[in-house]
Amino acid sequence: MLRKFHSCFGLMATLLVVILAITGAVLSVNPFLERIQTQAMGASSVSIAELAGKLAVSHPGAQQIQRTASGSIIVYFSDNNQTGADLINPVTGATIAAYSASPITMWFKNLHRSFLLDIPGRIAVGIAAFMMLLLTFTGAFMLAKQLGGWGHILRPIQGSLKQRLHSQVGRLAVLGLILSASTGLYMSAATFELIPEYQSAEPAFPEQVKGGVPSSIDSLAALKDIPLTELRELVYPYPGDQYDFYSITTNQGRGFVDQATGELLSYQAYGNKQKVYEFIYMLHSGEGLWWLGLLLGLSALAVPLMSWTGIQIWWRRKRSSITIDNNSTAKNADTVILVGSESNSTWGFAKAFHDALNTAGYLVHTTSMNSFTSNLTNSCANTQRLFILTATYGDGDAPASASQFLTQLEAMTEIPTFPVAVLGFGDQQFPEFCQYAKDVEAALTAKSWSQLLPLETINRQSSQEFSRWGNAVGKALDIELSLVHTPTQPRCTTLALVERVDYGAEVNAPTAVLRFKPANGRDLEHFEAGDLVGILAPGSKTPRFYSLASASKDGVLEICVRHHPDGLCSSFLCGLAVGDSIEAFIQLNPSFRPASGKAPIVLIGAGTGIGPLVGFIRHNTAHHPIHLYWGGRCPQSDFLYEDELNTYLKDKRLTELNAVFSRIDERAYVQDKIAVDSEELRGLIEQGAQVLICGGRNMADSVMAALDDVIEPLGMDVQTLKAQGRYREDVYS
Ligand SMILES: Cc1cc2nc3c(=O)[nH]c(=O)nc-3n(C[C@H](O)[C@H](O)[C@H](O)COP(=O)(O)O)c2cc1C
Repeated sequence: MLRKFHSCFGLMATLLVVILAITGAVLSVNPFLERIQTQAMGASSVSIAELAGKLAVSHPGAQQIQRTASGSIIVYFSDNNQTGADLINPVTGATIAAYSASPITMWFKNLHRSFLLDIPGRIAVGIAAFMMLLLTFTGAFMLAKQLGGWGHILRPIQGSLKQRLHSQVGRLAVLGLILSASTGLYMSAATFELIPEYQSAEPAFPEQVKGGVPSSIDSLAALKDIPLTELRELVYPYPGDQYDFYSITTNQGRGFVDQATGELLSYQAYGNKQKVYEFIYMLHSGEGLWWLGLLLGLSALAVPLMSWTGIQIWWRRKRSSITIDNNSTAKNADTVILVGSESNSTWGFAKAFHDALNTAGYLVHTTSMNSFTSNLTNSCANTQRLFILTATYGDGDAPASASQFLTQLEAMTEIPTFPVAVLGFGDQQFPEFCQYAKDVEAALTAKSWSQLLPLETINRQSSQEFSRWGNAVGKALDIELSLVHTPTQPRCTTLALVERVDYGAEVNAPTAVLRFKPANGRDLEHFEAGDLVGILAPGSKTPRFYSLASASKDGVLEICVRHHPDGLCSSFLCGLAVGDSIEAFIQLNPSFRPASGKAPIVLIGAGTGIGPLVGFIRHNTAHHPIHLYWGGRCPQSDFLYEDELNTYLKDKRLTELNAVFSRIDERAYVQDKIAVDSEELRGLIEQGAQVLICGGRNMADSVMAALDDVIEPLGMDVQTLKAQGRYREDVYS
């Protein structure tokens, strides 16, 4: 719901909000520039009378003196019936330059205040400020939810590059945007007098002016009493009219000064409402608070970036949205499928399940988990079974379309008699694998809801695991149920092999490092080391995923492949000669990356697991401490990337290389080396190190056990590290 709202308002308001933000950012620089200018002139402690006295000599036709919030002094004058304005040095009273408001600044101001459209434009600006505020709040709530609550709002953000950019930039800019939008909204409301009487009354018009001979301005007592820093505006009396007076506006109020006696004829201090308005104006414009202006300007620059990434995220989601055909109503259906999904792939599985049940003669109603209501018993009068298919997001949390489910379930007092089966979709890379599905299962059990099948989980949208679950459902329903669903793969690109380096034939571990470039000569689409490439072997519809050892900025797509004699894809890849081509697509794997920051990184792998790890080291141009533990068979035969790793050691991209081998006299596996180095590793963990592991499942399990022993004296285990996002695996069986 929140996301729909956010996307909908975002799309509607993009243009207006982006114009407001860019013009706001441009204008925010002015107070800073003025500040530099006035700072250069030094501090002024003169009174208004003193400066006006100097101006009486240099500008005998002075009509008005203005002091801007940033401290610039402008004098408006008339000379031989010609009017002009000069910028004045407040300390010396000397003219700095002729003054005229910059037409570019004026244009930006008008665009910012009214989209150059007068009253209708001002209304649109008010609406845009409101939209901006709504978008900022809904975005912040969505992010808090995605990260597991407000307490975890500073956690590392996962997702695709665009999702991370959108959320990260939003997180940095949120306070600035809330301040800009809410103060802007207040000022719009004031413009349209929705805030009553925010401007204080004018001072009483002086009834009795003595009309004596005007005194020299530097002798007027009222002007002597007010420091120049308090001045906003001094308007001179009409020349030759002895009954006219000076009007003065200061930071505290407004008044009139007798030009003969120098007496303050009447004075009106600002009321609280005006003070509030002026304070809010200062917060919005940064005038008089240049540093805040710059911060707000920077936050505003986040808006175009977030609009661009937001539209792309929305479009990607829209493209992958799925329509369910023959969806029976909840009332008629004998089978209900509830779906919990964030980026729609679970809907694809639900559709396949829905269609298969329809074909088998069932009346099926498929809907989102949030549409489930606590009066389910009434709305599903004919329901005989319920299936819940749900993904997990954040740190084991509900996906968007299931966010209300557990609350609604909790509110149920009467539990239906039909049984339920839960199927969880997740990714074993995440510490809380399918945790939300597990929470749903636990909540159903706590409510004593009868079970049709025990909870099953699907890792990384595996078609095989889904099909196996289909067999189990078929058995429970006593029907033949064949579930075939391969999530739509992104469009493949043809890549040509440009280089291969072979290792390991002598130790029965034939392995090749393969480097590809697009066959059409174009640039590679964006990816980073640690992302995955899906490769379709000829004749196969099921992709095999390999971890990428390069980033697209390297200009090649590099993988490290071990040849398994029975492996269709590895045989195909290891049989390629330079010039041969493959069909491949990129799947992002944003959770498997070294964290930003200065904490050390411990990379652990064996065999081809070196691939992404070597990619991380290659891009460590900032020279963060990286310690590599890697296991092979024999240094003479399968020491993958040996030359590169030695180069990285020399140029400090790699801090320490621990390579161990299992087919030599001092045979060892990585877990053995970890045990030997336990003291050093403990120290690294104490410094906040992140551990990234890549390779086979058995190696990863042994490493986990060894690390548990290493960090036990710290009162920690690997689960603690996982929960802190400091232990990440990219593991294959
Ligand atoms: C930002 C993010 C966080 C995720 N968190 C988890 C998690 O904590 N546990 C898990 O098992 N899977 C997690 N996943 C994996 C998704 O549950 C999995 O890819 C699922 O198939 C996505 O389904 P959907 O496309 O229907 O949303 C996460 C994925 C992303 C992008």
